[in-house]
Order: sequence, then structure tokens, then C-alpha cells
Amino acid sequence: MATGRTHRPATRSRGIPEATVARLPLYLRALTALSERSVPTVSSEELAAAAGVNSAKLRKDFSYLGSYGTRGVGYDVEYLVYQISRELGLTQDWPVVIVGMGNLGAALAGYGGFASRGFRIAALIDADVQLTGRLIAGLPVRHADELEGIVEDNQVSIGVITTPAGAAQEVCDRLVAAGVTSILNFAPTVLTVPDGVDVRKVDLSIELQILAFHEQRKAGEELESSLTAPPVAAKAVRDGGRRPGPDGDVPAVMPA
Ligand SMILES: NC(=O)c1ccc[n+]([C@@H]2O[C@H](COP(=O)([O-])OP(=O)(O)OC[C@H]3O[C@@H](n4cnc5c(N)ncnc54)[C@H](O)[C@@H]3O)[C@@H](O)[C@H]2O)c1
Repeated sequence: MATGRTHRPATRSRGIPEATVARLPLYLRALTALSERSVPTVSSEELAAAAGVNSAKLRKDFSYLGSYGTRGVGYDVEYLVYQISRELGLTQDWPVVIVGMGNLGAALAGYGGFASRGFRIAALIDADVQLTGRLIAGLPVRHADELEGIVEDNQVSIGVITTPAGAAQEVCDRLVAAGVTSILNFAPTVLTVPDGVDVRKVDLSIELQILAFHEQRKAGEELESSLTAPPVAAKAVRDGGRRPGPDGDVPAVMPA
């Protein structure tokens, strides 16, 4: 038994590094936006800026896909959308179940972005009999007793867990025993899964903590630069964070 995430090598099949795989959805999102605006080609710099990635890294990533673009023209948007979708396995339909139909489960069920990216919600499942049969986003909630049958009947390979932490491991075990091999876990707990099962954990509070770290660092840098800045600017910062702008009174640093 492996604890938490399954241990995979840093590269996947066909030698594409995990870090590249993790950036492919970012490129795909930016390319889809271009495609919707009927933009035919895009340069690596434009696409890198739209995806929030360094352009040298983008070119390296695309070389793993065998996509090199055309000098002076750039990359063919539609072809790249197809290539990345194929690489991510999005050209096929992925039935997904969501287990735990409280606030978060219902919000996810209502999110249209899954279906448009090839993730079909096969069933919404909850242990609460009061919820059984209730329509959420047009689908009836099924009782947790039916979980194994639903997974088998729909050949579900991806399960989303949005139950309280205390129920998540049991739900995970049942999903895996029924044949699910990928879990997206929103519950704040580390799941134990057998080899061959992938777990991705989503934790918005961790993302917020990372942002808090950056905020703190930015505040530290600002303070440091105010202490080393020329006397006039430093005085302006001490006087409430207002530095004289080009026309003398535009605050460059807003007071907190
Ligand atoms: N990852 C994040 O960023 C994030 C954000 C918000 C909430 N959460 C977590 O997501 C989970 C759900 O949050 P919520 O606000 O929707 O909670 P909620 O209480 O509204 O919903 C939980 C649902 O799970 C059901 N449930 C409980 N045990 C079950 C079982 N064994 N099988 C099937 N269903 C079961 C309950 O009946 C309930 O409907 C919690 O663990 C919460 O901590 C995570």
C-alpha cells in the first residue's frame, strides 16, 4: 500500500515530464480562448504570456509533443488544441462521479466546465437519504449504497470526493474497490490508496497560505526598499505610504 499519492517517476509514458503535463492544461485554457476568437496562429511569446509561463519553457514543453511551430508564423492554434487534448486524454469521454453532495459537491456539479472538457458527470452520490432523488444541476442524487453498481455500470475511472474528512477514506476505498483509478480529493485529509491509483488533492486554504507568504514577502521588500530609497521618497513612504508620482500627488504605494 502506498500512502497518499502514488509514487510515479518524474516522467510519464513517452518521456513527457510531470512538470510539463501539469502545464498542459494552462496552455489548453489559453489556446481554447484563442480558438473561440477564431485566432488561427499564435507565437510562443503570446501564448506563454496568456498561459502565465516562461516562453522558453513553453517551447521546450511543446517539443515533447513534437510541436515546433513555424518560424515567423507561430503555432497553429487548432492543431495545438487537438494535440494537447489528445495528450491529456481529453479526446475521449471520462465519466466522473461526485461523492458528497453538500455545498461543495453541489457547486462542482453545477460547474459547466467539466462537460465542455470531456468530463461527463455520470452520477452524484450522497449517504444522506434526505438527498436521495433530489435534482442537483439536472441530475438526481443517488444513495451511497448504489456506489459500486454506479461505478461498474458507467465504467467510471475518476471519482471526486467532497465528503467530510472523516468519511473520505472509506469512500475512497469503496471507489477504488469498485474500479476507480483516479481520485480528486477535496476533503482535508491524506488518503491511502493502492499502487496504480492516482490521487490529486485540492486545498484552497493551502493556496491562500501560499499567497499570504508572497504578500508577507512583498511587504518585507517594500519596507526594505523604503529604508534604502533616496531621502525624499523614503520620507514620503514614512508619511503614510504616499510617494510623489509624476505629477506630484499620485500615490505609487497605496496605504494598507
Ligand atoms: N479543498 C478545498 O479547498 C475545500 C473547500 C471547501 C470545502 N472543502 C471540504 O469539502 C468537503 C465538503 O464540504 P461541504 O461544505 O460541501 O460539506 P457539507 O457538509 O455541505 O457536505 C458534505 C456531504 O457529504 C455527505 N456525506 C457524508 N458522509 C458520506 C459518505 N460516507 N458517503 C457519501 N456522502 C457522504 C453528507 O451527507 C453531505 O451531504 C469537506 O471535507 C470540506 O472540508 C474543501
